[in-house]
Amino acid sequence: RLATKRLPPGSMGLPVIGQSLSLLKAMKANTGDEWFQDRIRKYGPISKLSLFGTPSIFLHGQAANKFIYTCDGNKLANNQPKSISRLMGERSIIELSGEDHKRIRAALVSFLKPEVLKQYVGKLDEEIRHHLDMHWHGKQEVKVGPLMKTLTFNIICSLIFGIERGERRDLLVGLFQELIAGVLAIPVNLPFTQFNRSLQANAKIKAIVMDLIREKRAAFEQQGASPHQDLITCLLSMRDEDNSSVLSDEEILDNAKIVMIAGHDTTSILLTVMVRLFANDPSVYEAVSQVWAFSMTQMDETIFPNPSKFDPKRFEQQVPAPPYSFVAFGGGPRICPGYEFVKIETLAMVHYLVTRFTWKLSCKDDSFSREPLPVFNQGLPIQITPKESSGALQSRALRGDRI
Ligand code: HEM
Repeated sequence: RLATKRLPPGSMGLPVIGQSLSLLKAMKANTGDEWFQDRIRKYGPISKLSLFGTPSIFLHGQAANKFIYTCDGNKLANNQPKSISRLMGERSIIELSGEDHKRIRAALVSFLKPEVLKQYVGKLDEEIRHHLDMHWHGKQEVKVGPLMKTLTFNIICSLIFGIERGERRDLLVGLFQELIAGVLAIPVNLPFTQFNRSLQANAKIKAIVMDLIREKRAAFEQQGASPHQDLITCLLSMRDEDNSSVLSDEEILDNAKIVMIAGHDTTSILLTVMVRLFANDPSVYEAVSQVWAFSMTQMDETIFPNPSKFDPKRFEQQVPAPPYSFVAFGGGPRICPGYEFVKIETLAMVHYLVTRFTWKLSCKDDSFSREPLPVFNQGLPIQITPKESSGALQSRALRGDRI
């Protein structure tokens, strides 16, 4: 009873179900924000509830964010449901804490930091141009949501796994979709359940990636391939003081998978939302295309070789958000390590879009539901018109050539 007295206000709802169904319903209808606001009105910024069979505490606000992101790992630790570890692997960064988390994180950041990412701008650029040639040029209407997903999957596939376009990449797209579907599925492993299909997909992904690790190791050790070719080669080339591998093969597998998942769905949504914003607010499109057309912009001069074409100042002069109020990328020791990568990928794609096309929405419904990531209800179809004259010229600018 003493323990109960110290708990914050709030109801635990029905046994097992708790508030899960009500929250999932609100997210599906994209009224999740209202759902949380209602809670805050009813119980204040800290309340108890039960989600997905687990007693939970809901925290809201800047102070709460600060508490979570600066809290000692012994007091507050990441704790994924068992079903997630079965799908994502027990050695993935999201499962680990303490020294193991630090070691894996340092390995991933060594690949995702700006000085290293600049080596991949060429690959990224090539993927984007290929994607536009295949799916945008020559079309009058395109569905932005699914296309952005294809693009970001292909980019991350090439960077993480170093897999060229072709059969193996196509196979992985389907397998990863099946794997991701299992994350929110009821974790019952019977022949007809989604969870079972996701586990099967996971086993196939494991076989493909383990083959890939063997191939990459042979290429690196016997044929002198560069350790910077892709994330897998980079991770397996890492050695500690006594020359043993920093990461086991299982750790390389689990973390390549997690980066693959964390790295493509999120960015595809960001890009889709940006296209919708530009269509709904022509002044934003106008401002952005002016920046790209005449001064060129880029955030980080370590990434692009010719910074004179980019004007970061106009972005930097904005008043920064107060600490722990903007947490789209999390914070503290687990802050998203893909942040720099997202910036480059988004800037590159938006650059091509605004220099090659104008567009308007061709659907009445441009809303999305959350599953839990946003999914546009109609896929966000848009009508596109090419800007013939400027495309080729502007494209060269991204690769650093002088116009
Ligand atoms: C718009 C795009 C993205 C958003 C909004 C986003 C957001 C986030 C958030 C909120 C977290 C959790 C932080 C926490 O637990 O406190 C996270 C973690 C993570 N993200 Fe991202 N992310 C994005 C893109 C990416 C990309 C492109 C990559 C990789 C290339 C990536 C890799 C990761 C990894 C590996 C973690 C786990 C970090 C850890 O546990 O230490 N993310 N991200």
